[in-house]
Amino acid sequence: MTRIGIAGAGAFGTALAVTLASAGRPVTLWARDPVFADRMMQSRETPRLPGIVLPDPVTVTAELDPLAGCETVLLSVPMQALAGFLKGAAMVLDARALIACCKGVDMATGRGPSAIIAETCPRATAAILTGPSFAADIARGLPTALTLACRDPRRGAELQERLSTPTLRLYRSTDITGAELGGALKNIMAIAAGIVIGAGLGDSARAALMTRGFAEMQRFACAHGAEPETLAGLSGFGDLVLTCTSAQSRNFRYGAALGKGAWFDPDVTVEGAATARAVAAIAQARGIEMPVTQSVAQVIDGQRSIAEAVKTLLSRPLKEE
Ligand SMILES: NC(=O)C1=CN([C@@H]2O[C@H](COP(=O)(O)OP(=O)(O)OC[C@H]3O[C@@H](n4cnc5c(N)ncnc54)[C@H](O)[C@@H]3O)[C@@H](O)[C@H]2O)C=CC1
Ligand SMILES: O=C(CO)COP(=O)(O)O
Repeated sequence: MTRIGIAGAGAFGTALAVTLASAGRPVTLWARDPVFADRMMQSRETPRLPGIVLPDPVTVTAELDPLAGCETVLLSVPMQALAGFLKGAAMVLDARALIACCKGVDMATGRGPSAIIAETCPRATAAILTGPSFAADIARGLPTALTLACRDPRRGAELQERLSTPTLRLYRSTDITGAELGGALKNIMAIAAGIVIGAGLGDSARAALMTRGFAEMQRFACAHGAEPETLAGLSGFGDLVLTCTSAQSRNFRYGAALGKGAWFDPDVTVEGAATARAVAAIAQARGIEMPVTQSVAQVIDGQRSIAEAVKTLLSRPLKEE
């Protein structure tokens, strides 16, 4: 059985390791901190996923070399760390199938994961695994369906086969741009939905925001060459619904804290914050209308209060839907 590599032993990388190993695939899970990796290897546990036990086929290591023995490597480091990680690991990872599981847009370059893979590991096959999937659910063996996007349909079909498990049902797509932008943009909308709920604006306002946010996601993604059908699928609409409606989402919880004026732990991974800034800048430069994204970026950066942002959104010129 081909060994699968996973780079990034946070909540999601570990959850994927658990589900793949439970389905009988041997997994090498790379963590950047040797002490953490050693402790996880011995204890078979991680504080990121309380109550979950690592199955035997998972090997945890802080050495990059073992990943060279894996033809397929899932990348589950946070988006803003992806370029730096791949630059350092390119010698080991180039020419492999690299499947990005991170959701976002790189602030420094405005690029998504597939462009970063292409730049740092030019001989690799880039793919995206994305869709509605909380790490805790995946690790507990609860079922979900995800999108596996790869430009090469033959390689995509191979990866779909290799990474599907009895509880993870993967649908294939060749629209890598649509898949990665759906996952990136829905996090911005989840922050906005959290703000709406945290500020006490109500469920009707959240539904309206999700709908207009989805229109915004489609506008941005299609301007970048995505297919509208991809945005309407698991990687876009599916994940938008999940993260805008569940307090399991860190993006939603962060937004809710902003809405309430409450403190939020800065060590928690909230991908939508950096992505809102990156997307707002691109949208402005390219003249793409993104009022929700602009408002989220301004609220996060303290340039606008929530009351002002809501007033601005509601006082935009009346138009057709
Ligand atoms: N947690 C979830 O439910 C899901 C997460 N994702 C995505 O997976 C990605 C990772 O998220 P999580 O695992 O949840 O985050 P996490 O915060 O639980 O873990 C992030 C991991 O990356 C490591 N890391 C941080 N900076 C690094 C660097 N510079 N180099 C190497 N490793 C570094 C950390 O040590 C940590 O182990 C994010 O893009 C997220 O959107 C996708 C689907 C579900
Ligand atoms: O992307 C996710 C679920 O599909 C996880 O969302 P959060 O990063 O907001 O927790």
